Amino acid sequence: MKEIGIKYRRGHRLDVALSTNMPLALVFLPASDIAKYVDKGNVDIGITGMDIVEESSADVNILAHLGFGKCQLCVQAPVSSKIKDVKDLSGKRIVTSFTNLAEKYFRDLEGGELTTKVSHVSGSVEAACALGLADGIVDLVETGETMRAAGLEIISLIMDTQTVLIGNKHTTHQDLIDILQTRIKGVITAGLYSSMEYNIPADKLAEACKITPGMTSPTVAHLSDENWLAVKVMIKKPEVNDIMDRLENIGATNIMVLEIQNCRM
Ligand SMILES: Nc1ncnc2c1ncn2[C@@H]1O[C@H](COP(=O)(O)OP(=O)(O)OP(=O)(O)O)[C@@H](O)[C@H]1O
Ligand SMILES: O=P(O)(O)OC[C@H]1O[C@H](OP(=O)(O)OP(=O)(O)O)[C@H](O)[C@@H]1O
Ligand SMILES: [Mg+2]
Repeated sequence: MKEIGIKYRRGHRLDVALSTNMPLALVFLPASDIAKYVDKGNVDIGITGMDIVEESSADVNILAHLGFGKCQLCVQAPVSSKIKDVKDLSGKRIVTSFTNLAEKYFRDLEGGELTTKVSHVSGSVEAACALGLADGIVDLVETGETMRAAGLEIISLIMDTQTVLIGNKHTTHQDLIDILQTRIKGVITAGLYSSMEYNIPADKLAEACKITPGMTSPTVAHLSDENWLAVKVMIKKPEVNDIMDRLENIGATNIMVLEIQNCRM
């Protein structure tokens, strides 16, 4: 909210906060209800997991994939059960917070008729097998730490998910949604890239541009020493060190990497 320039004041124990600088109100809802509100309620735009959009069958526009909250919805079973094939769980007891997705998955697996007993718990799903409530579970896996700690393993993948920006299909505030969508995308993109500047001998420019082609094309400026040029480009953050090594190897100097706070591409 801060990065996209929305200021707001949230009163103690209030879930609705009025923005002090834009014509909007922020609503803080439980993660699992957000998609439903954006679909059916008077909420124009929301941030939630794609898993929740699918679980609640929300009919919303997916405005952007935000690149965080990445995890996988998986069928899991106790390592000790020796279950290796998801078909071995068919007809058995599954516990999950994602009953709709789990039922759909097992119904498809069973060719249309659901014999697997899917029941709901709202959290700490991994405890269900050890406590005798389930033969397998359907839950999210990110690092796998929770799963391993509970003595479980992945039997099959239901879906990859990440945080998405969603929009109400019948909004009467499309102009404002467009502004917010553009601002959010700008901040997300800025987080994926760094700005890089370096000096390069003029005869090495072509080689350097192959290493750092930039988004459109590199900005090249002259130094007062005519044998040297200065280059400025955007590069993907995970590639920063590799690119610095390669540039240094061809003779680049004064290589500097700067954070980008915000951008519009
Ligand atoms: N370990 C994780 N890694 C990445 N994303 C996750 C992880 N756990 C949950 N998410 C994402 O966040 C969403 C909300 O998770 P969850 O319902 O557990 O919310 P919560 O805010 O932790 O609520 P609660 O306090 O009730 O557990 C999930 O549907 C999923 O999209
Ligand atoms: O693979 P990991 O990195 O261990 O993350 C996965 C865990 O994170 C989520 O739980 P959360 O912490 O939200 O607890 P809850 O489900 O009980 O709310 C999810 O339900 C898994 O239990
Ligand atoms: Mg949780």
